[in-house]
Amino acid sequence: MFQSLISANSPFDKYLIPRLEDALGKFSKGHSAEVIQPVRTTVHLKKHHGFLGVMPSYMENDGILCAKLLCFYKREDGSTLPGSQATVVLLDPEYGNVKAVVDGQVITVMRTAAASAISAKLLMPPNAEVLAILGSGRQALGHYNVFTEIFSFKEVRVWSRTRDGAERFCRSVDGPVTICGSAEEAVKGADAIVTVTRSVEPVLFGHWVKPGAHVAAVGACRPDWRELDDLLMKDAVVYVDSREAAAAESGDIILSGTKVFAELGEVLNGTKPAHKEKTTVFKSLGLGIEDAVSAQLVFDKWKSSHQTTLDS
Ligand SMILES: NC(=O)C1=CN([C@@H]2O[C@H](COP(=O)(O)OP(=O)(O)OC[C@H]3O[C@@H](n4cnc5c(N)ncnc54)[C@H](O)[C@@H]3O)[C@@H](O)[C@H]2O)C=CC1
Ligand SMILES: O=C(O)C1=NCCCC1
Repeated sequence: MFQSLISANSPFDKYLIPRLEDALGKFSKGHSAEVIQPVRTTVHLKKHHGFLGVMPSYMENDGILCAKLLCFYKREDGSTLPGSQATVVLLDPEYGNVKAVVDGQVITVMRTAAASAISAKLLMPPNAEVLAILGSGRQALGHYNVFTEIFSFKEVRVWSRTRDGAERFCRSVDGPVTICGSAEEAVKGADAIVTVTRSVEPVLFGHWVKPGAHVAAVGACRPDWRELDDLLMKDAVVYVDSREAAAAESGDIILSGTKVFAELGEVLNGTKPAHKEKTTVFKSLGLGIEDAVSAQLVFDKWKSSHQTTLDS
C-alpha cells in the first residue's frame, strides 16, 4: 500500500518528505506537546546475534501515538535470514485502542531513504553530479529511488561486496548504474555518498572522499559498529537525526570522539547552519517519529480511499 502510494507520481517529494521535515523540525524544538520520543530501548537477542528495538513516539498536537517494534541482526556472510523486520502500530491517543498495524518493512526503507534525501537537500554541494551507493540491499534500492527522483545526477555508482549483489541491484532499478569493483573506486570524485551496508567496520575512508562531498551514513546503528573511519568523522561537519540517539547508539560518533554539529531538525528550523561548502556527514540512526508520521500517512490515505465504504 505504502509502496503504491509513493511510487505514483513522485510521491516522495509530494507526500513523505514534507511530513518528515515537519516531524524532524518539531523533534528538534524539544517541546513535549509537539514530540515525545525517547531513544529506542534495545534488548540484546544474544543467542541470535540480534536486537529488539522498541520505538515509541507521541505527537500530542498532531494526535499521533505510535510504536515500532524492530528486530535487526548481525548476520554471518551467506545467511539467507532477513537482516531486519519491523511492525508499526498506530494507537488512538485518547482511548489507547489500536487504529492500525502496518508492516514496517517498506515504511522503514522509505522513511530512512527520505531522511537521507532531506540531509542531501540541505547539505549536498550545489550541482552535484555523481552519487555513490555503498551496499546493494533494501536501503540501497530505497535510496536510489528517492535520490534519483528528487535530484539530477549525471552518474550513479554502486559498490557491493559481491558482484552478484551489485548486478541484482542494477536489475531492480529503473535507470543506468555503474558497478564499481571497490568502494574506493565508487566514491572517488563523488558529490554524494550513501553508506547502506551491514558492515560493523569502516567501509568508507576519509582520504577517499572529495572535499565538500555529502555523506549519508545509514548503517552501523550500534555503539560498537562503524561504517566510517576516524579521519572522515574528524574532517566532516557532522549532522544527526537525534543528538541523544547518536550519543547512545552511533559507533561512528562515539568511537571517533567526534562532536555533533547539529540535528537535521535544527537546520530545518533555521537555528543551525547548513555547511554545504564543507564535507558533511549525516549520521542516521532512525527515529520513531519518522515511522509515526509515515504510518499516519498510510492510514490517512487508506481512510480517504475507503471513506465511502466506512460512511455507508
Ligand atoms: N538509520 C536507519 O534509520 C536505518 C538503518 N538501517 C541499516 O542500514 C543498513 C542496510 O540495511 P538494509 O539495506 O535493510 O540491509 P540489507 O541486508 O538489505 O543489505 C545490506 C547490504 O550490506 C552489505 N554488507 C553486509 N555486510 C557487509 C560488510 N561487512 N561490508 C560491506 N557490505 C556489507 C550486503 O552485501 C548488502 O548489500 C543496515 O546496517 C541496517 O541496520 C536500516 C534501516 C533503518
Ligand atoms: O528502523 C530503524 O530505525 C533502524 N534503525 C537501525 C537499524 C535497523 C533499523
